[in-house]
Amino acid sequence: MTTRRPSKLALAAACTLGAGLAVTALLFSAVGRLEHSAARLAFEQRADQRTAALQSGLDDAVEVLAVTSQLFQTVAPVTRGQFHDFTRPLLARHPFIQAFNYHRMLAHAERGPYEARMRREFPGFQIMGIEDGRLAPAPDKPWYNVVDYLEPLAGNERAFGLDASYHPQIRQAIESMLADGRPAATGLIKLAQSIGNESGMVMLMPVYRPGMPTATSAQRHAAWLGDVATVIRATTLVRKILEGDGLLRDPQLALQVSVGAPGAASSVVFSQGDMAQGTASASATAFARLPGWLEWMDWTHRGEYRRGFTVLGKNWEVRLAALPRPFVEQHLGSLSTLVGGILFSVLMAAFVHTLVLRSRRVQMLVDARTADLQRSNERLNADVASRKRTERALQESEQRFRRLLALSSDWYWEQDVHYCFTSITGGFFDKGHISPERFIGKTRWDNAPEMLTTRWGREHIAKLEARLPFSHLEYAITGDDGVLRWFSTSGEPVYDATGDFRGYRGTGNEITERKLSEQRIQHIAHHDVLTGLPNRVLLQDRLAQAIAYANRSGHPMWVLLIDLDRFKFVNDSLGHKAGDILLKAVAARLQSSVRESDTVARLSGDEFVAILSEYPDAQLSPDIVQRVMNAVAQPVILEGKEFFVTCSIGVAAYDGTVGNQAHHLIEHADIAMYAAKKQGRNGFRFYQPVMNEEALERLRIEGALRKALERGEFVLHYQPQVDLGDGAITGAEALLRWQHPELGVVAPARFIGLAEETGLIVPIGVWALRTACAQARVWHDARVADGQAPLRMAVNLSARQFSQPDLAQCIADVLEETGLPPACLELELTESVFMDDVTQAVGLLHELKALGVTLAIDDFGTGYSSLSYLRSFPIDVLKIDRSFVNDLATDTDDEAIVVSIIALAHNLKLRVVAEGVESREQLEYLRRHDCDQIQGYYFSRPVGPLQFEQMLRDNKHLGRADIAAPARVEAETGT
Ligand SMILES: Nc1nc2c(ncn2[C@@H]2O[C@H](COP(=O)(O)O[C@H]3[C@@H](O)[C@H](n4cnc5c(=O)[nH]c(N)nc54)O[C@@H]3COP(=O)(O)O)[C@@H](O)[C@H]2O)c(=O)[nH]1
Repeated sequence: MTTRRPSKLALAAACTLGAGLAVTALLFSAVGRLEHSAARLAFEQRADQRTAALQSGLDDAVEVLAVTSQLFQTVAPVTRGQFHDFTRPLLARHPFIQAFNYHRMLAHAERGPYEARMRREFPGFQIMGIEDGRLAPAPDKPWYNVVDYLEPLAGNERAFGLDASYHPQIRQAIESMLADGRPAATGLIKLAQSIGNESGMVMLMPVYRPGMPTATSAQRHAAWLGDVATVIRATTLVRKILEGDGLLRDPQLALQVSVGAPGAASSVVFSQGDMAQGTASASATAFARLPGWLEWMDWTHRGEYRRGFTVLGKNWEVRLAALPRPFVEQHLGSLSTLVGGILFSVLMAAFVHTLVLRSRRVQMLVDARTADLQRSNERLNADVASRKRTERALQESEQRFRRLLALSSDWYWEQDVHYCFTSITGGFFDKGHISPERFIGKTRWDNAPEMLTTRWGREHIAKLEARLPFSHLEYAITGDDGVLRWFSTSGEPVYDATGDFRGYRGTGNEITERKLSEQRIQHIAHHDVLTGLPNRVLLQDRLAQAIAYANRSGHPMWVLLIDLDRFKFVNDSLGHKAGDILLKAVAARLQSSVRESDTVARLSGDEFVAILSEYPDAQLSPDIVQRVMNAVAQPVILEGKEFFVTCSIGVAAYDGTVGNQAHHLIEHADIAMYAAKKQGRNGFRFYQPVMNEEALERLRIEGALRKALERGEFVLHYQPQVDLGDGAITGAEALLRWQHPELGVVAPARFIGLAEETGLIVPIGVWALRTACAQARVWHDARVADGQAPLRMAVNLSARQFSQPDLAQCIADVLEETGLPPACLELELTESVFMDDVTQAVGLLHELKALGVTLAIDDFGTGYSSLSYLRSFPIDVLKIDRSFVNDLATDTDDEAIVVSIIALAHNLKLRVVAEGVESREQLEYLRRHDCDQIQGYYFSRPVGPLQFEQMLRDNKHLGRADIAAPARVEAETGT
């Protein structure tokens, strides 16, 4: 905090003021002295000027007199006219000359003649004299000095004919003139021609008789004829002289010119100004008595001047007195110096004072700043100490960081503004097997050029350009040892103190192990474990890519859905291992049958999908599909035996029209594949929209199927099973019928498969089981009451039902619910239900068997029949598939199969039921080969419960011919 000090006049300012005033005083004194000297000098100059002018003017007058005298010396006698002509220009040139005279010296004796002579020219002329101031005829005298020639006459008339010697001073001048031979003059005298008070003086020069000696006074007296006189008006003379030289008007001067006795009033010729004022005030000033060196202090600068000179023996005196002048005007310089000096001194003092104050303020500021600086310095020292501590901590931290870096798998890197590496520490080069020259001074993409072309690479570079931090950027580089390694790096932009971008820095580590694991996981996630083909997930991705390519290129693209025919048979009969070998072999063949750029994926089980794209150099054609089929159809060695497998292929073609059914391609291929299967397997079909109609119909059926149960649209028909021993009905197979309100009666073949796929078969199957058991209980009770043998009710169990965990419990519940003796229930299972997990299947079969029911293998021989497991299954019945029965008597193979199955069953103590018996021949063949029972249209189609009841009531039997020996049969037939 600064304190204000009272503002006193600073010592320096006081000194400045004092010095300034002192200098001012000196200057003032000097200038005053100069002024004084200048004034005195000017005054003296002016006095000298005037004196010189007067003296010169008087000398001129004398000179004129001399010139006039010279006329008389050279022209003798001079006539009046000559005199007139000679003096006229002189008068004009010297206006102070009152008159030029020629005084003729006359002896008294000559008076008379002279006057007479003159009267002839000037009537009444007589020599005049002045008596008591008046003109009067001159009294008689020994001689006369008569004014004979007078120029100009006008104004001087009174002097014409005057005896000039009447005036004592003129007489004295004549005497002097003749005495010493030089011109002479009078003092101031009253001139005869003067009208006022103006005095004049007369200058005289003698005129001698030519040829006479004039060396001595006597000689001059003897030769004297007269004299030339110049009558001068003294006052006019002085005024004209001064006027002519411009010296007359000077208000600062008082002037007095006198001739003769100095100081006498009568001798004053000219006076101007108040002479007394000048001299009186000079003696009245305070400085009047000052010593010479202090005269300058006489501010009035008044002075008096006297000069004297002599003309024609007469003493002239010029007196001048300086009149008082305005003080300021007289002392302008010194006063200016004084005022200026004082002002300057004051200003300088003020300036110095200001400087001193400013300097004090500056000093105070400097003090304050110094104090601030000291405080800042202390803080700075504290900061420096703190910073040193921080630096030490930083160094320790960095050392720890470096030790950690050395210990850890990470490294630290820095890049310049061009993203070129400037340093990489922490073992990157060792771990990556990369020489420093490859990285230092290079960008990351110099070593991983794919960054410039890939999306992730370009995005990373864009991030750098935007000065954004990045994390976990993963890229691969092949080391100097040829091994590809993966690295992960994170970084952030670096800025300097001014905020300028300086580059990037960050850390990195090697992630090859993790990356390989990820790749393995990724591969597993996207590939089928068994075949190594892309799985359903990757298939979707590849399909999207292929569609995008087709959209871009406009080229068509095909999706093939490949389903192996009878694969389940292989799997079931030869086991999973063989099935796996087959699937792997098929996968390899499929892959080798298409181009490398095409995709082959495993969709599920025995279903594969191939995506074939068309390229400009390779068009798609059905030959490719055939090639795929041929590849699959090649024999496979399974358990040492050649095995042939075929496939059915559905093809969905995409024409490259954007969005055109692209997302339905697999669906369409599936539909087409179904169509191919339907056509009889081992073939391919291209998807047609009409197939879609069929599929739609399936969808419609599915929808209706879901509601059929609750709407009570299902009914059961019953087909009798007849014993070939006695021809009696021993059982019935419950067969489901769907009475659709619009579609009419829908056969199971149209909806059982769909119900299986949708899972609806489970509730439907339970309903069928319960209904069949309830019906069987009714018939059972009636037959028991009638003393007849109990009737077996065969009910179909689908694979889906068989996989229900509560199947046994469900059946037990139904039996309990309906009250049907378990022995009256026969469950028909197809071989396929055992195939997925035989062990589990065996367990479940035992569970079911434990309920007391009988178990039958339906459709035996159609597919996966494996005789090996029959022994372990707790089954009771084998049902020969009707496809074998159908060709009996025409197909020796089927005959052999049927015989084998009957033999096998009997061998295993199993009952054999042949289904689909439509003819007597078939029946005969079966009976002949000891088939136990038959089921088929030959005896009865599946019928409603009422019709079946009627058959029971009618005790319908096979004819005796059907059960008797052929001979007997023929005989019976004939009856
Ligand atoms: N899980 C269930 N499956 C059932 C149920 N009801 C029937 N089905 C299965 O549906 C398939 C077709 O049955 P369906 O159309 O009823 O055909 C049966 C008979 O009508 C037919 N048959 C019988 N005798 C002959 C004959 O002489 N000629 C001939 N062309 N067909 C004949 O055979 C079918 C019975 O076969 P099977 O079951 O193998 O004994 C069929 O597979 C049924 O299993 C049900 O409720 N649940």
